[in-house]
Amino acid sequence: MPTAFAPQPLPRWHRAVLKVGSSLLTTAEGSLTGRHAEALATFVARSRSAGREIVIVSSGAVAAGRGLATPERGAGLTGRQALAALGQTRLIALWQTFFDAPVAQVLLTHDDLRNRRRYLNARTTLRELLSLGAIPVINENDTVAVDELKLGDNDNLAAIVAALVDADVLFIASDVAGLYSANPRTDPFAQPIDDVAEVTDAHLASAGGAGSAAGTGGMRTKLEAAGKAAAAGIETILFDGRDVACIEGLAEGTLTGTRLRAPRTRMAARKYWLRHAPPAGKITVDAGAVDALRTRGASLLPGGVVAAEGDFARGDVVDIADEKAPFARGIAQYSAADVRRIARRHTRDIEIALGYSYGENVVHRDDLVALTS
Ligand SMILES: Nc1ncnc2c1ncn2[C@@H]1O[C@H](COP(=O)(O)OP(=O)(O)O)[C@@H](O)[C@H]1O
Ligand SMILES: N[C@@H](CCC(=O)OP(=O)(O)O)C(=O)O
Repeated sequence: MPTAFAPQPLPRWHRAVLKVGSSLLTTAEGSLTGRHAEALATFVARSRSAGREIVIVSSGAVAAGRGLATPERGAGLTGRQALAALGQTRLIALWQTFFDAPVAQVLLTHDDLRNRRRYLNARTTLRELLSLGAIPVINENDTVAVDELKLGDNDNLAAIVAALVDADVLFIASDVAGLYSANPRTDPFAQPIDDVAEVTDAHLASAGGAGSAAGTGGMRTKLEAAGKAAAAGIETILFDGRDVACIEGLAEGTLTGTRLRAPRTRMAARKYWLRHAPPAGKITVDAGAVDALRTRGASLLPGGVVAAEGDFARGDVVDIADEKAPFARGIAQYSAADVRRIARRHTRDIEIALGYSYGENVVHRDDLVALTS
């Protein structure tokens, strides 16, 4: 039997993504179970009571669907897509039983995350759901995703979502205590690895496939996910979602599992990226907006915009300038043409001016970096 993980302090966090694997939501017979979800939901509820925000990425739709269909159904891709549609409602209903707060279903495909407009829309909606106090429960939209477009495993989906919502940490709950030097199911000498400074090829080589019929990617996809999260400055925590004491420890700030660090902090990764992204245009703002952005860390609202130069699209990186020079850089929520139409207007007039609205911010403060101190 491999040796155990040593408890260590959990890094501080405010916003997290919690990925709950198929292995935890599926019985040995392959149907949906809430057996392990309850303790995880308690962790979510306790974290929320402490003022934190959590987005859940939950697998289990196909298994839930399997429990509803006859055994011979569900073979092949089309079968699995139908099972996912059948099971997804059960999955969401299961999560809702644990929470007083409303659960919001969000289904994403690879296309939604590759297409910048849809990526931004998903981000805006998730931010809105969090500010409404809802608990988003995300899954891949298996019903429409065909094989070549599938993310496939929810570990990678969770890492993309963590970057999308600007999480501080990605929690991956699975049926294993953490990362071992080899697959602990097959290697009795596998050693626990508590702390990983950076995911390397050697780690990837030691990671095996799924541990159960329900699981999809095994440890390999969890390490891939940790690498993606790290590139965005987000740490990943691997822990055993069946171990109630371990989950209670997390709520109290102690980790018994694996911490995979990010070489840069989230803000540093973001700032680095923004500072080095070529700007597609320039938004000039008035003195009030300069003050709000520089000293109060506020978002840029249309009222403070004087002019927009260039032909940037929604989602492009733009310079933000006072009357003399650029002093910040950020991601535009509106295209150049739209910014020109809403410049100097009150936030509530955006929809009147454009006929639609992507929210009150021209540039959200999370998407802003100062160019001078
Ligand atoms: N080096 C390793 N360390 C830990 N677990 C590993 C390793 N290599 C393979 N695994 C397997 O990965 C499994 C977890 O992945 P998976 O079955 O896909 O679960 P999930 O559905 O939670 O994503 C474990 O049960 C374990 O058997
Ligand atoms: N989207 C699929 C789950 C994909 C999957 O199995 O992921 P994983 O939890 O990584 O094993 C479902 O809901 O059944």
